[in-house]
Amino acid sequence: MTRSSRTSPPPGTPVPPAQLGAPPPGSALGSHYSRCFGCGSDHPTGLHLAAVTPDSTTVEATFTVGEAHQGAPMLAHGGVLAAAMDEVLGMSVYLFRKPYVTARLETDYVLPVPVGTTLHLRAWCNGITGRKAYLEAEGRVGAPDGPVAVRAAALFVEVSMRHFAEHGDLAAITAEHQDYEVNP
Ligand SMILES: CCCCCCCC(=O)SCCNC(=O)CCNC(=O)[C@H](O)C(C)(C)COP(=O)(O)OP(=O)(O)OC[C@H]1O[C@@H](n2cnc3c(N)ncnc32)[C@H](O)[C@@H]1OP(=O)(O)O
Repeated sequence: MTRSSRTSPPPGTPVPPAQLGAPPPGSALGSHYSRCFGCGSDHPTGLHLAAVTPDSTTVEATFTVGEAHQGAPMLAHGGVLAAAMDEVLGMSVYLFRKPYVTARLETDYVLPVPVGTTLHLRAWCNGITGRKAYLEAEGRVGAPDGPVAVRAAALFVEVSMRHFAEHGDLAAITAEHQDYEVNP
């Protein structure tokens, strides 16, 4: 992965262990918001990503590229692929039991991805320091050990739930998340 310094953890940044309260190994991960474009089951044209965590710190998901995801004829749109990567990255940092938002997302497009391809996505954390989480993801064609089509590196920044209250619709999120307090 060609990563910039902004998505590379400073030397010595620790990789956090599984957190108390994280889903146990092998768990399916639910959607964080039912109308999320990436994972929401109620989003009419979303990606509907369903993920599992094999070890409470990383995330695996599959995404089958459909006709709605085209950029060039019968080829996946790069922005849609970036959205899929953003989603699994977000799911993986969410395992650390704090609210984070994407601050920077870098993507390498390695192979063209035809409509009908199933990408096997995997995301993991390379380190957390202060509010900054350094994450990486890859999407492989057809199988977990298939050729890499997409790679991503990201910086996520921890926010308080007030971020969502001030800028979005907090009530819609808290209706689905009794596990976060707005004013902890
Ligand atoms: C429970 C519900 C979960 C819902 C999950 C939903 C997730 C999403 O939808 S993400 C959507 C897309 N992302 C966004 O909308 C984020 C928009 N950006 C922002 O709100 C702000 O810029 C935000 C929060 C990232 C950072 O702002 P702020 O809190 O003021 O922190 P700020 O001091 O600027 O930055 C914190 C640190 O991150 C660094 N940083 C911030 N942005 C970047 C960036 N783009 N590149 C590199 N470094 C950055 C800063 O340099 C700073 O580093 P240091 O602490 O070493 O000085």
